[in-house]
Amino acid sequence: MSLHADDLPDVLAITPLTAPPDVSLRPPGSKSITNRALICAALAPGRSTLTGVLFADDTHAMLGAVRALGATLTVDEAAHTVVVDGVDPRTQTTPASIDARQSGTTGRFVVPAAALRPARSVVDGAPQLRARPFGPLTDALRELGATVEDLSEAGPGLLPIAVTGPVAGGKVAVPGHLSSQFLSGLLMAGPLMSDGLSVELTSPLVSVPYVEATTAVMAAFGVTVDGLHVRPGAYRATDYAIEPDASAASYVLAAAAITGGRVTVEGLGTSSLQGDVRFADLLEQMGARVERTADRVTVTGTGTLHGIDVDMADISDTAQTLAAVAVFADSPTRVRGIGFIRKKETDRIAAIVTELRRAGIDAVEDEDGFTVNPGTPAPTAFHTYDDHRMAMSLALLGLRVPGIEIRDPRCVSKTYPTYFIDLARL
Ligand SMILES: O=C(O)C1=C[C@@H](OP(=O)(O)O)[C@@H](O)[C@H](O)C1
Ligand SMILES: C=C(OP(=O)(O)O)C(=O)O
Repeated sequence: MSLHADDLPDVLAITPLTAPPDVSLRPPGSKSITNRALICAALAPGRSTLTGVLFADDTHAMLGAVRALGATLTVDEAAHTVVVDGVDPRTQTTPASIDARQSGTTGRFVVPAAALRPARSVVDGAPQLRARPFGPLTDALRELGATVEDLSEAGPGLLPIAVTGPVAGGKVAVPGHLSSQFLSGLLMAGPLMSDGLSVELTSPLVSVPYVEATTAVMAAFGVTVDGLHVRPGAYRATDYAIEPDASAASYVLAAAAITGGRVTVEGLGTSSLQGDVRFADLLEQMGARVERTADRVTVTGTGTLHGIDVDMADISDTAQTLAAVAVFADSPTRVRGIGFIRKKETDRIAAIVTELRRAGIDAVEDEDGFTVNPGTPAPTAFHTYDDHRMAMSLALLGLRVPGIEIRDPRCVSKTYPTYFIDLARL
């Protein structure tokens, strides 16, 4: 049986490891960096070659989106490469229709980019994305001079919307506590706004490292962000190598910690653009041994894990991974600062607590996070809520205990279609 997401059964049984793993692997390309590089390359007149590209549902959504915005793409999935012939969006007058599927980054990055075009673009997504907030972005774009039509019957600030530019730019106030993606999306469109862009945050920013990644990718394409200000300018087409996905790496590194094995992740280390590479720091605090170089991280499980109390607002995509590790610690783990993950693919706080409890683990929901009291998971078929990170995190329990099954495992296709292939390599 192939373990690629496309071929998975409705319920996947996880086989416990018979010996601790000792492997080295390179996770697929970063979703976050792929989708930033695709936007910047699409807005840069001329040819950019992107290597190390992730091909998954979220990046297929972005490939479709940048094509609709006028870029010409030559895609080589086997070589993990996309050649992008970008265009100045301000010269594009063809109406566009964009399906962001389930991808928050695609939706939140493409709406401001579409607002640069003197044309009407309709942006929609799957029901899951239709339920996630877009209001701060549509408010900001109206303030900056775009025409935004709310098309959702469920109310304003939700997909689908239609946006018509060109957006002039200027100063705008944006909340930071719901998602950093509004800010990242606006910043990437900023240099092509005639008045440039100055953003002021009206509430504390979550997921800060993602904004740093945004400015780093913009810099690679020739645009400088100064504070939260971008001067009018232009992107420069360039060749860009995308690093592996640090959120994806969290699962295999966690596997080493909980099984007493050793896993090395290649292509990610202290020089990574992604905040989620810091997940290894948490494993270290819990008792695992961690070695790092500029582009490699090795985690070795020591057989002992202690609970920790941690604010994960900067690296919330790894909160569910940590919950799985916490099950095997010798004291409780409290995760804080992540109330905003209730508006991700699902309410991730409720979902992880519900599923751990289904397995007999004493997990408790807090407003801004959760507490996991360690225990031995009972044989359980876990529900995954169409959330790739529920499937990938809960599968880790099955590496240690028998009888763990993952329902609807195909949801890993959102960011990591080869996840169960990599897990089997352990
Ligand atoms: O900018 C990005 O690439 C992302 C930002 C984060 O979202 P929020 O800023 O909404 O927390 C993260 O959860 C998401 O997977 C990717
Ligand atoms: C929240 C996620 O993705 P996005 O917001 O890009 O849909 C994720 O990948 O966990």
